[in-house]
Amino acid sequence: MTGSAPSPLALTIGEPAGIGAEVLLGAWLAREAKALPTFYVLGDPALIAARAQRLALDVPLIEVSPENTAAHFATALPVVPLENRLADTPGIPSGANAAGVVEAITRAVEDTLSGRAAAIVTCPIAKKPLYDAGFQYPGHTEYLGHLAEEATGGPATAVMMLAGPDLKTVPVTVHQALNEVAESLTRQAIETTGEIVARDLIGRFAIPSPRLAVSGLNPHAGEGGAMGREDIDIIAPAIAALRDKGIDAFGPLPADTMFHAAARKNYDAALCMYHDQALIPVKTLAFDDTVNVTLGLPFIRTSPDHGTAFDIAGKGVARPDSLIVAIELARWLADNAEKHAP
Ligand SMILES: NC(=O)c1ccc[n+]([C@@H]2O[C@H](COP(=O)([O-])OP(=O)(O)OC[C@H]3O[C@@H](n4cnc5c(N)ncnc54)[C@H](O)[C@@H]3O)[C@@H](O)[C@H]2O)c1
Ligand SMILES: N[C@H](C(=O)O)[C@H](O)COP(=O)(O)O
Repeated sequence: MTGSAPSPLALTIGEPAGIGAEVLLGAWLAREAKALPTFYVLGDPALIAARAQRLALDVPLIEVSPENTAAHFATALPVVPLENRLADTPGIPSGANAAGVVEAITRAVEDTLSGRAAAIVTCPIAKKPLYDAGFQYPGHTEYLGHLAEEATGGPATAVMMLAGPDLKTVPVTVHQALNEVAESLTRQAIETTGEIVARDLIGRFAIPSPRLAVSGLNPHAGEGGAMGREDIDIIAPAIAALRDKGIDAFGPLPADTMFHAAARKNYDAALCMYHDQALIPVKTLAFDDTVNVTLGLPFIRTSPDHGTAFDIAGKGVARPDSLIVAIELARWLADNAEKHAP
């Protein structure tokens, strides 16, 4: 890509009944003020136009292919139309939109792997309407892992990281019911996740010697085994194995005290044992500035940290901030990857 304009970012429309379309419109409107990199949206132009009209936003749209995005980005929101149509029904999700929602993600991956896009930024999806329509992956993260495996023919472990200005957290078990977490937590899963996080913090985030704080599972990291043995039997051996591989991992730490300001200075990322243990601290500290980044894949994907926000969809109050930070981070990661490409 040296000497030519960088490929644009591919943004997906997400759940049509959520706030995806309006945060996309908000991000495009902020393009000059924030000096945002060029992007296009994989979506239904009719849905985006309808949402703009509903919110009285003056946003011209232009249908493009990824290759001619840059020529239009300054004057119109570039949209690459999907084959499947999407309805504008704020707050009312429907499985009828599932094909288009999934098509956008699949095509963003194709565009990125072929070099037409530099990275993927996804708007939030609601998982239940997709499940109802037969989608078999818990969320983007797992589906992106599947697409990576299809594309490369090899195994891919997609790892979720929530990255905020002062805290990065990673859940080892992800979209899993709490009553299944302890049983599914394995030493191997912690080790593999830790290795991917360490590798990508070095390779993608330019942190040369990452420090990983590893949480316990139980109250007070098990209180010496009195409040559960997973901390001793599973997590501690995984940390020892990571350290044997030269990774600066430490713990298991009691999860209730590892996120305060002074504690956060001791590590670059926190490896947590389940979804809410990882996501509550980072979303609480910086809901508007945190980004969901997928590690471990042969392409870059970011996403805002918020969800579909059905309660405010179509009301014009959704903040585009997290999407804007996700766009900025995707560009930074893509530029970094290019700089360090062999
Ligand atoms: N990346 C993703 O695809 C993603 C991420 C998180 C949640 N989700 C999905 O979103 C759905 C709803 O999840 P939820 O209710 O737990 O979380 P949510 O983030 O959608 O909403 C939580 C609260 O924050 C508010 N909020 C969210 N984004 C906002 C914004 N940009 N500006 C202003 N206020 C905002 C909402 O109005 C709501 O009160 C679920 O189906 C969940 O699976 C998807
Ligand atoms: N667990 C994520 C969160 O709450 O922010 C969210 O479900 C998105 O996950 P995917 O990126 O895998 O869809």
